[in-house]
Amino acid sequence: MGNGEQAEQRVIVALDVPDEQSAIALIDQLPQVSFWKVGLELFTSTGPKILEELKSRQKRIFLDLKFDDIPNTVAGACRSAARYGVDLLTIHATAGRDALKAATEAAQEGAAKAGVQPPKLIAITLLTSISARQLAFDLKIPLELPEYALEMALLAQECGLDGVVCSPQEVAQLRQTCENDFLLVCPGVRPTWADKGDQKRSLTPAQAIKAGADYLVIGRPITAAIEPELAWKRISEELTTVA
Ligand SMILES: O=c1ccn([C@@H]2O[C@H](COP(=O)(O)O)[C@@H](O)[C@H]2O)c(=O)[nH]1
Repeated sequence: MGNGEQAEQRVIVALDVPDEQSAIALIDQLPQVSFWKVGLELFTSTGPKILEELKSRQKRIFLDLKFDDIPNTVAGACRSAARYGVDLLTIHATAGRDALKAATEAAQEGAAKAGVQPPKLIAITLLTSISARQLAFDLKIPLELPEYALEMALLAQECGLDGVVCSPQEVAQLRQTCENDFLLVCPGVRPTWADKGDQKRSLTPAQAIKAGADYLVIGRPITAAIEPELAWKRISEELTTVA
């Protein structure tokens, strides 16, 4: 995974829609998209059925359920999720060292038991919707935001995870510090023509790739566009300038 791929294969489109019918309509409307993210909204609505739909179309899957619980519980969740044969799976780094280690082992066990490839387990460093001000004043974290994101990434690396989810604004620093094969997956990506919405720490697709992201996660700029195919095409064209 990562840098060897063509630029547009490094875009994961977030399928944040309320039901299976809307999801399938988007998947069929965007046949060029090879990697889809199923998150809390859609998975809570459809359960694993949507994963089967994506697999039947030979799509890669990022199952973004952002587990955050005690070690025994996240391990159980990762063991179960790994059986679906998804490509990427998320846990919050804030679950802590014991939970991250337990999750890593459990994901391997679940996949082995089901006879599928284990998912790459990646940790959320700090949600891209959180600003430096919110980190300090609401979450009461006494570190500068880039330092906090780096500490979370290093914790994930020490615990044997495959990578992290980070904002494009921190990806260059993480790329320099983390191992070369440590995956850096960036949501919060916004072309200049798209609304930022609730994303606080964004860069454009080209800037994020140049800064060292392996994958970009892009949802609403494509899925909520009046013409999703055109939005996808504009992003793909932007990325050919940096590939
Ligand atoms: O820190 C994070 C972690 C995950 N996400 C998810 O990525 C997409 C982004 O969607 P947009 O519509 O492009 O904002 C969404 O599914 C989030 O749950 C994130 O944004 N930030």
